[in-house]
This record gives sequence, structure tokens and C-alpha cells, in this order.
Amino acid sequence: QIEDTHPRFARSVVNMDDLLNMEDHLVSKLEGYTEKLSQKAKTIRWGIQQMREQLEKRKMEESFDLFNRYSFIRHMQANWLMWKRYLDKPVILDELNYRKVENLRMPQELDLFDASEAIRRMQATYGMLSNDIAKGFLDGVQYNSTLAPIDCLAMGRHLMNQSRWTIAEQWILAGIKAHDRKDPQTEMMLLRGPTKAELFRTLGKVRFEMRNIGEALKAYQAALKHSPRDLEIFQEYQNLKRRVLTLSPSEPIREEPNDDIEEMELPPCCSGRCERPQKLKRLYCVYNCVTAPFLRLAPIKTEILSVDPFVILLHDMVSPTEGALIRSSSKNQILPSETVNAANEFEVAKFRTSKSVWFDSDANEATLKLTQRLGEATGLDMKHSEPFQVINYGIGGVFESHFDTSLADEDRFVNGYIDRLATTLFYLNDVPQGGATHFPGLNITVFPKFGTVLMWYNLHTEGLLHVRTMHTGCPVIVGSKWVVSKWIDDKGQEFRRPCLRSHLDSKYLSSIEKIII
Ligand SMILES: O=C(O)CCC(=O)C(=O)O
Ligand SMILES: [Fe+2]
Repeated sequence: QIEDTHPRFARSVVNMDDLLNMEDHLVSKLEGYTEKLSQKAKTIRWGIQQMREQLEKRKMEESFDLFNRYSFIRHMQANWLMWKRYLDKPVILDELNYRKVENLRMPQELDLFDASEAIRRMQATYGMLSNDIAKGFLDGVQYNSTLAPIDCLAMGRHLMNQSRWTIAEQWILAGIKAHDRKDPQTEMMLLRGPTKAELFRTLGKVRFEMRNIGEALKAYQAALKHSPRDLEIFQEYQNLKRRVLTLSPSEPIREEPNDDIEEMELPPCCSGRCERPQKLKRLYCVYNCVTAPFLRLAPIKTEILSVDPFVILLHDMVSPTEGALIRSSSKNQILPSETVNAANEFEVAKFRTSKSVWFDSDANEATLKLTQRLGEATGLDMKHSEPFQVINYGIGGVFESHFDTSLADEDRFVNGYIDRLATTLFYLNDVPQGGATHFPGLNITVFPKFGTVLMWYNLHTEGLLHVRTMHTGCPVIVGSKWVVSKWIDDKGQEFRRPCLRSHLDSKYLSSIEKIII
């Protein structure tokens, strides 16, 4: 059981600084250790040289006189004893000060699990091949970094634990290819492996689980070819042959998880390369100068992405100073994001892998300004809105498809209950690759751009949930993603966005939809 306060390193980039500092500390200590080691080697080399010189001298002498003999015997007895003691004495690792290291927080198994899941989801969403990822080719872009065989094997093992055999096989084959690429390997890399035999043996295991018996046996044979004397592999191979003989066709296979569900959660158009529906193509931009008097002086560039549901982009809504202030003040407070589960409890879920922190609207100068600007740009009453939530996603970070509302339609009009009428998402950085906000029902994919706000109504004008507002925070491929969300309550906006029969009557509203023409 992991404590609640564990930093979950893979779920954002903000704790990466801690990890880098820790690595820096450890490396410096290790450096101190190697200095001591080389000092020792230097002393030994000096001793060898001394002894060789003495030895040569002694060999040249015709006969051993008393002094010579005495000194030689003393040398053989005492000096070698001294050397033995010196050689036996370990070069103390106290430099590393393990106790201190233990106190620092090291990534744990759970962090590797998070990181592996992030790659799995990213791969599934963008349809990437394992071997491409291993070679640094990510969704059409070639990067100058690769994954080592050991990383590919770790991915393979992670997927095997989830019975995802097909993709596990792909990763192990990528590991074998990475091995063949013969990137320069240090002694340490060779020491920790994996050997090619280990990779083939794992391949054999996966293929057996897939009931691809012929190929499983072949993989084991390849493993034995690379390590003919490995008793464990040999025994496993023998067991497998025996198992095959007794394998009944009715024996159940450990089935792979259902990918159709996965496609719902991680929609295939996060890349933004899917065709937009025809009726969404004739949309337009306007300068909004109508939802607040101040906008007559400084209109807001507003781009309509969809009329029904109403989805828009508001441009240039954050200044660089405001963005920097929000990001820097959230850094020390940000924690793994929580969501509400079916039992109405908060939990750190698998389908939302980010870190976040709440800020009141008047938390600082920047949040005050953003609140005011958002009120003007939307024509809605910010007194009836939730605090800001600052969110950071790390690599592979996602928020799987969901709705932002929390009530069922029949509960929405019960007195006292408040729901999220609109969502506003401020993008606080340009994400180098991936990380779009995507609406699977509309095929709209919005890539983060600093200072832009994405806004939509979750409820249509009759107050019911608009099912096409389902949306996804797509996996980040490269870099990290900073967003700030603010949800606007339905309660309190009755005069600005009253109930209407149709969104086509929007001209009667005082809120932002009145820009629809
Ligand atoms: O990060 C995104 O793009 C979406 C975030 C989101 O949907 C949410 O916070 O509810
Ligand atoms: Fe959302």
C-alpha cells in the first residue's frame, strides 16, 4: 500500500527537479568514491614499481649478504602483510551516506508502473508501434533518443502482467532489435542485461500465452542458441515441450483486455488528423465586444468551434507574467489529481494522471485578473463559479473521456443542487507534441496554445446534459502540459443564460452565445 503523500513522480513534471537533484547528489558521492578508488590504485601502482626496482637490484647481486638477506626476509614478511591489510581494506562507501539517500524519496515500483502505463496509453491512443517508440520515432516525429533493450523488456513485462500479450510481444521484439542495433554498451549495461537469451526466453513465454506454440518453441530454441549452458532456460524449454503435449484445447487462455472500451476512453483522433464533420467546417471568428462594456475598447478574439454544443476558443486571455505566476505558485502545492468515484469518494484514479491544486479566484493578482477577464469574455457571473484548478500533466499524462457534470438530469433541478454549466480551460503553455483536448462526439481536437481559453457549455439551453460534450485530455507525447480550469455553476446564471427552447434563440441571451449569427 502506497502512502497518500507519495509524490507519484511519473504523473507530472514538477517533481522531476527533486529527482534530478537527488541524482546529482548521488552522482557527486559516487564521484568521491571513484576518486578514493583511483587513489588506492595509484598507491598500489607506486608499490609495484618500488618492489620491481628492489627485485631487479636483488637479482643483480651476486650473493645475498646479511643485510640484504635480512631486509629481504623482513620485506617478504612485514611488507606483504602490510600490503595484504591494505588490499583487504575496503574503500569506504561512506561517501554515499546511504542513510541520507534512504531519507530522500526514491522512485518506487509504483512510479515505474505509472510511467509504463503512460507509455501504454500514449501508444494505444496514437497507434504507435513499439519499435518506433524504441527508436525515438513518435507519431511522425523523429527524436534523437532511444530506449535500451532493458527498457523495452520492462515495458514487455508490464504488459504481460496485464495479459496484453500482443503488445507485450511487440515490445520484446523491439528489445531484441534494440539489442541488435549495437548501440555502444558500457560494462554496466552488459552486467545488468538483459542478454539476448533473456529476451528470447520472455518472447517464448508470451507466445505460449498467445497459444502460438510453434513460435514459442522457436523463441526458446533461439534463447538456447544464445546461452546454450543456461540451465534455467533449458528446463523451461523442456517443461514447455511437456506442457504442449498435455495442453487441452479447452484450457482457457488468459484473455487480453477488451480494446473497444479502451477506444472509448482513449479516442483515436487525439492526433487531430481525423476528418471534421461537414457541418462544423463553416465556422468563423469574431471580435467579441458585446458581453461587457470594457470589450468595446479591448475586444476578445473568439473562434467558434461548434454551435451545438457551444464550443469556443478565446484568444490572448493570459499574459506571460500571469501564466508564470500561476505556474510558480502552484509548484510546491501540487498533488496527484483526484476524481470522485461511484461511492462519492475522492480517489487518485488511473484514468486521470496529472497533478493539480485549487486556487481561489482571489488567490493572487493573476487569478483575480483571469476571473475578471473570463467574466467579461463569457458574460457569465463569476461569483457563481468554482475556484481555479491548476493542472500539470507529465509525459503520457491523460484525462480519459469523461463529462464534467456531476448530477443526473433528473437531479439537476432539485433545489440546492449545483452543477457545472460551463467548463473553461486556460492553456498555460504550448505542448511540444500531443496533449490536445479532444471531443470524440464532435471530432474537435484543440492543441494547447499559451493564453488561449477553451470554453464550452456542458448543459444545453434546456438545462440537460449535452452528450456530445464528452471530452478527453489526450496523452502528452513530448514535454508537459499546464492548464487551469474553472467551472461555472448553473445556479446563479439564470438571467444571463435563461432556459430557451433552442440554441437558435441565443440573441436573447446576455452571455457569450449571443455572438452566434
Ligand atoms: O486537460 C484537458 O485537456 C482536459 C481537462 C479536463 O477535461 C478537466 O479537467 O475536466
Ligand atoms: Fe473535463
